[in-house]
Amino acid sequence: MTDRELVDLAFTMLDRSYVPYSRFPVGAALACTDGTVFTGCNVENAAYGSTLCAERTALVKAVSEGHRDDFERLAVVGNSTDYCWPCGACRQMLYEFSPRLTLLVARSDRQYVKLTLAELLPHGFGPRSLD
Ligand SMILES: O=c1ccn([C@H]2C[C@H](O)[C@@H](CO)O2)c(=O)[nH]1
Ligand SMILES: [Zn+2]
Repeated sequence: MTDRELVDLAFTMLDRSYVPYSRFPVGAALACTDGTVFTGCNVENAAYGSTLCAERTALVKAVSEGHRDDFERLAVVGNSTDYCWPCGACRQMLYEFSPRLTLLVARSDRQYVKLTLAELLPHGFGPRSLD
């Protein structure tokens, strides 16, 4: 799947977002090196802090299906004019499994920027930090 296709797939997930509180849908699509793709959307909760972001939805789907060290690219998209930058919690959880992950971060006009997780989370705290 091309970068463009991964971003467009993430856009299809905006319709699945459950966002009665923020009205801010986010979509994600995580590609593994074997070509498997896991999608995600944000799922909010009346207890606001229990909300799950789109990126973490995709990540947890992948890990729970046996993927772990093979994440290649993650598309994150939103309906806003600014790029839909992953929040700190998502950056941290992605870093656990994939410090060298490539991200495709899009805005509502479907333009996207391509960058690495290391750029978004320099000097991250990960499993090796516990050695
Ligand atoms: O990295 C992020 C940041 C925010 N959101 C969601 C959470 C919430 O439902 C809405 C507004 O914060 O956007 C994500 O899905 N991913
Ligand atoms: Zn997040």
